[in-house]
Amino acid sequence: MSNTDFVLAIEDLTVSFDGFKAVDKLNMYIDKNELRVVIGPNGAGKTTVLDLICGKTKSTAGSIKFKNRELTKLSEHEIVRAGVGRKFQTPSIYENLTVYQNLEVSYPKGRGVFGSLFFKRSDAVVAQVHKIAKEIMMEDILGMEAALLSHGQKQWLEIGMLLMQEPELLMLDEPVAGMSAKERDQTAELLNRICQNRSVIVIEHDMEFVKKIAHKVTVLHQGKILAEGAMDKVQANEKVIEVYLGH
Ligand SMILES: Nc1ncnc2c1ncn2[C@@H]1O[C@H](COP(=O)(O)OP(=O)(O)OP(=O)(O)O)[C@@H](O)[C@H]1O
Repeated sequence: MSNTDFVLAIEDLTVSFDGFKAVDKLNMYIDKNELRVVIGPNGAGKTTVLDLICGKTKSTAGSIKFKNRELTKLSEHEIVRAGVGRKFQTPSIYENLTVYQNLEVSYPKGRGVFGSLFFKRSDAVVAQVHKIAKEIMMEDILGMEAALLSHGQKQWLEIGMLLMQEPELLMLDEPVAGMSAKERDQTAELLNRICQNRSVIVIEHDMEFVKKIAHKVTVLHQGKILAEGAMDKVQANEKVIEVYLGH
């Protein structure tokens, strides 16, 4: 398989903050429809890798190819338009809008909150809202104000808002932080569903959750890959136990 067959091919990626290499000559390859989980101790560089992919942080050296297109030269907006979605830890939903409206304003052709509330709803938008609402288990509460949702539902709504743009790569930073056990299980099912037609990268510390979702796990340590592969192999790796799992 050549590198051009991967959805995402990261090669020799390095970022240096005042001489400190937070990410150091990283190579990582993500397949189509793969759900990859990135784990590792605090400060390992996990969030920085996602920041580099989505263009929030600019690399010092190396390459990030998404469907063979170099991302390191693109702006954050261009990267979103290329098909890369990123969810941060704190949800950025519109609390005073309904679930429906939150999804509707996220439709790519919408023109921001105020413009989109008044635009003529095309059938395509309505269909897309219902399709995504079903996917995020919110079809029955489309009329509910987002402020009234549970913490877990707010996280799912934000995932739904990203799905409205049909990204081919979706990146999530600790999606189950603060969720109940039931919400964690439902989120695992949700992620297993959504990676059926896109690639997903998740940063996560909850190993029970990682086991339920990961196709492959990448362990980062000091900006480099310490281990990579199936969860059971990674869990049994002595170096991984020493720097991360044993703590
Ligand atoms: N913009 C920045 N300027 C300077 N240093 C930074 C910057 N961003 C990240 N770092 C440093 O890079 C290192 C990696 O941070 P990062 O947030 O990527 O780690 P992480 O693996 O996501 O950790 P955590 O699990 O705690 O979220 C840390 O030492 C951090 O202080």
